[in-house]
Amino acid sequence: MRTLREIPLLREALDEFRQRGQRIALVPTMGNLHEGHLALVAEARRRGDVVVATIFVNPLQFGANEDLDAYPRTLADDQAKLEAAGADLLFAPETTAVYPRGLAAQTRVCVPEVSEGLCGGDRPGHFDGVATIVTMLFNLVQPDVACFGEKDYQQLAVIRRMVNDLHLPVEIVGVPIVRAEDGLALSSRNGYLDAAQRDAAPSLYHTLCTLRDALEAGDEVAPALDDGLARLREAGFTPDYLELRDADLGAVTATTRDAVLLAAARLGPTRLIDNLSLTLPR
Ligand SMILES: Nc1ncnc2c1ncn2[C@@H]1O[C@H](COP(=O)(O)OP(=O)(O)OP(=O)(O)O)[C@@H](O)[C@H]1O
Ligand SMILES: CC(C)(CO)[C@@H](O)C(=O)[O-]
Ligand code: BAL
Repeated sequence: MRTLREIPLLREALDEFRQRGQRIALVPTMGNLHEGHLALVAEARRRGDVVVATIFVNPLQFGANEDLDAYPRTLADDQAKLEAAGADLLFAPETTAVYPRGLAAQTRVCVPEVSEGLCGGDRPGHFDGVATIVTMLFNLVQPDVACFGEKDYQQLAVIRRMVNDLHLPVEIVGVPIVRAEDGLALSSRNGYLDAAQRDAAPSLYHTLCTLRDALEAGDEVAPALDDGLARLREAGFTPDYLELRDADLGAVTATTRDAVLLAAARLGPTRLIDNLSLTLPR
């Protein structure tokens, strides 16, 4: 696996793949790779002839008080994991290569409605930053297919809408959430948790499971969500949101069947997200 840090070198390498008629599958990440990322690489290998992974901690999607500086940067470990997982090329640019004019001057892509509320409510501008860098990566790599995790459910919805609205010629594939044995969704930010917080963290998933069972059994939504929030607080979380939406992130109505529970909650300074799909009864 080759690692490239410069855009011209990336373009050259991609030209070679294209001249050979190879189907390119893209896996965008921020690095500090775990089994969740490697599931994306495995799916990309099934979908394409060559897998291009990217590692870039994108400053445009971080708020002023967020963890941009603290975000774990583990390039050597990540390279070894990607190599073992069968990625063909890693693009890991410097910030100045991606944003040569700085962030203030950067053209932005914004995806209204689907970016609002949930994580977009707690992290203003976050999904503009995501949509912008993902558009840029699509333009640089011109992949046939790109894989994203369902853990970042709203992000996946934003990217699907953007691709649809802008007629971008890339197939978007969602990959199911990979969890630790105790149910905690794998996430780079889990590394911020101390031992006691790590013990408490699976309660986020278990709360979603309890709620899903209650809602699928026909419980009323508002009291069930209140109960879920109370469970999260009991487990030591400070919830940012706990919501039931339809599968496209619209409001749930009397006719909604395919729905999703989404939560973001903090354990100390660490913000965890998770979601669980369910079928509402008739
Ligand atoms: N547990 C997981 N299962 C499946 N996909 C995942 C999982 N964790 C992350 N991903 C996906 O990997 C891609 C890169 O995500 P990212 O590098 O931000 O990792 P992360 O572990 O989610 O980090 P963070 O803690 O910053 O949210 C995204 O498409 C994301 O949805
Ligand atoms: C898609 C992404 C790589 C864009 O920076 C990031 O938001 C992530 O890791 O999910
Ligand atoms: N995993 C989504 C990237 C972010 O939290 O900034």
